[in-house]
Amino acid sequence: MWSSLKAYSVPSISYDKITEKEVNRRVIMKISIIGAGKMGTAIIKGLINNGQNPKQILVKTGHYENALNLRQSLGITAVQALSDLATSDIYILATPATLITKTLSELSNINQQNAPIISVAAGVSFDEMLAIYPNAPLLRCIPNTPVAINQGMTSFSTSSHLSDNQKTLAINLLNQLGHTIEVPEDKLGIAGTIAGCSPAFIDVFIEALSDAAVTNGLDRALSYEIITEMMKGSAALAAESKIHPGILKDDVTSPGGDTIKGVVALEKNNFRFAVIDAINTILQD
Ligand SMILES: NC(=O)C1=CN([C@@H]2O[C@H](COP(=O)(O)OP(=O)(O)OC[C@H]3O[C@@H](n4cnc5c(N)ncnc54)[C@H](OP(=O)(O)O)[C@@H]3O)[C@@H](O)[C@H]2O)C=CC1
Ligand SMILES: O=C(O)[C@@H]1CCC=N1
Repeated sequence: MWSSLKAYSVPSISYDKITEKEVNRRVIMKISIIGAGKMGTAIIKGLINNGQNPKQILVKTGHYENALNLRQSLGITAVQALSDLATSDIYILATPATLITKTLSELSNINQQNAPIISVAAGVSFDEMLAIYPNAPLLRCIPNTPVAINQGMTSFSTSSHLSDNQKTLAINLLNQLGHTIEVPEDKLGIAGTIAGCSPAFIDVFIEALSDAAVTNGLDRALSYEIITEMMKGSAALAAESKIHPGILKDDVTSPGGDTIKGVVALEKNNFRFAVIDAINTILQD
């Protein structure tokens, strides 16, 4: 049986007073996650994989039973009310974007330690959030679902109200989840879309390749193994060699061979434009 929130207490600290060294040393923190659906849960899993004590992850969801289910499966501490998160060391907002300003408004009343706040909500700007919670120590980021296995790609921007220590603390947390890159806020939309949304496109691609494999008689599970290993290797080759993707493609297309026929068929079907159009369509919203 997990202990109740009241029975469990982690000492908290003021981030305005501690030194950078202390921030860096403080691996175990009391982390509050507000909203734990697909993204919030992926973050929780990544933190636990990295050695974070699950009991020190406090989770508030829209429906309490969902937080209780996570307590059952992951061992986190489920809370019923936002006010239960008053002495947190860091906050992660992972509710639907439409609820972010309402949540921040409530948080402005309970953030006793002026702890840093990470918002993962796509499309909710610093200006919108600071209008609700002036001077909030905010970091905006767009992670992606591979954070669940610490192989995420998270782009982030920081507000001017985040002190150096608060920034270090927040970035240290994100770094536990995979690769991070700081971008100006006006680039967060496109950087976040490329990394945050594209896992779904990759999954559609995996599924389509697998359907083609099965159509041609390959076992489904075997096809997934082959495809995902091929993708890991192709991504690693591009990342490690930094060779232009056009050249890597040319290395595969033997003259008069099979691959170029497939590339031509993809071009005939507007593969490149389909991808560009997908991203542009998201950003036009
Ligand atoms: N999914 C992804 O890959 C990515 C998502 N994001 C961002 O993450 C955020 C969440 O997206 P996603 O996880 O996909 O959505 P989900 O619908 O899966 O999760 C939403 C979560 O918010 C909770 N919630 C709803 N109302 C409240 C409330 N009043 N207080 C606390 N929690 C509440 C829900 O709880 P309950 O179900 O119990 O109601 C649920 O846990 C969005 O802002 C999105 O932009 C960013 C990058 C990638
Ligand atoms: O689909 C969405 O809106 C969120 C943001 C990035 C990935 N998922």
